[in-house]
Amino acid sequence: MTGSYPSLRMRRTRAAAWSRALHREIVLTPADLIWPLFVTEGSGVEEPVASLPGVSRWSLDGIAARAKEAVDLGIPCLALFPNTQTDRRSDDGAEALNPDNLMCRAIRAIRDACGNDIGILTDVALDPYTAHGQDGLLDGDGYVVNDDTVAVLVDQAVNQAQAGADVIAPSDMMDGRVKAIRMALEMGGHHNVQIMSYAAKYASAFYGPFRDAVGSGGLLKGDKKSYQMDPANGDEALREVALDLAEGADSVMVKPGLPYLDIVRRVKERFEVPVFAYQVSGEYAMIEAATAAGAGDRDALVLETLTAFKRAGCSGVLTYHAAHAARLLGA
Ligand SMILES: NCc1[nH]cc(CCC(=O)O)c1CC(=O)O
Ligand SMILES: [Mg+2]
Repeated sequence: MTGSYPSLRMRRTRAAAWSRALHREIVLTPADLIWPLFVTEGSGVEEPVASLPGVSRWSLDGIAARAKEAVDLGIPCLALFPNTQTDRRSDDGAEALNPDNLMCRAIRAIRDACGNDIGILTDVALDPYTAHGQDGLLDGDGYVVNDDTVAVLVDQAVNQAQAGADVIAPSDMMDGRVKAIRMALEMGGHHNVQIMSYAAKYASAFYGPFRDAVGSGGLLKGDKKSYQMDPANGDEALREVALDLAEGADSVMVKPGLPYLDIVRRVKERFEVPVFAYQVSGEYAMIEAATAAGAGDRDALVLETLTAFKRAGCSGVLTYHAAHAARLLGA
């Protein structure tokens, strides 16, 4: 009679809180979180992002304060995104290579405030610096060219590493950029600077609020479908991941998050490498909108979604709810 009702009752182990705790398969902790932060010029500046209620752009002093907060909360890593002033944007995104650009100054401000107590992940792509809002260089037809863009991304990555970045995260989806960046980092002596590649990044409708936050939304014409992946494709994600690993990625990312947990799981099972996911701006906004509409409970939605990422196979999650979640978990 073992193995079937009534000798086996699945509800038995769920009946008491102590038993649920004992049988829990995975446990979410603040160490599973990466906190994306938006940086802006000035001092003492906090600019709320309208489409991301609860998220602000911070000037360097605010960024340093957020970094200290993250250390206190047990969050191991920050991801930085600059809102580059319009007059510093250009068609070639040259500001990305400026050793004193907003990103590099933010890296140094965090290092001054926190030493090596926190990891600093920096996004590599040209969209926060281009006047057209695309992630790379355009040819005469408006096509984002691959190899010339990679050459610039390499210099951008080295610029970030020289400023003190710990993890280079190329989010551009150009072919071959991981290998080129890895080689340049080695040549520059940055042997321990990691690469977390946005390996399977989809052309998603969930990025809208992010583009507002970095100021590229209003500039962007057209879409990013000639380099970001078609949401219909899963096998292709595995090929992208295989290439980035072969090129030297230390870890890979799937983006967006919740609608793509099947990809996370397939990547984890196939490659057995550290996999991260980005719960992107539109996903954050959905949780906030549901909360505001009385259609859901923020705290429960945050913890359930983050737990689902970990269950799917993620080593960690980039989420705008990181500080809030860490507070809930620490309580
Ligand atoms: N290369 C830019 C980049 N890096 C991270 C995101 C999206 C993050 C989010 O929506 O939270 C984007 C937007 C895009 O590709 O248009
Ligand atoms: Mg690729």
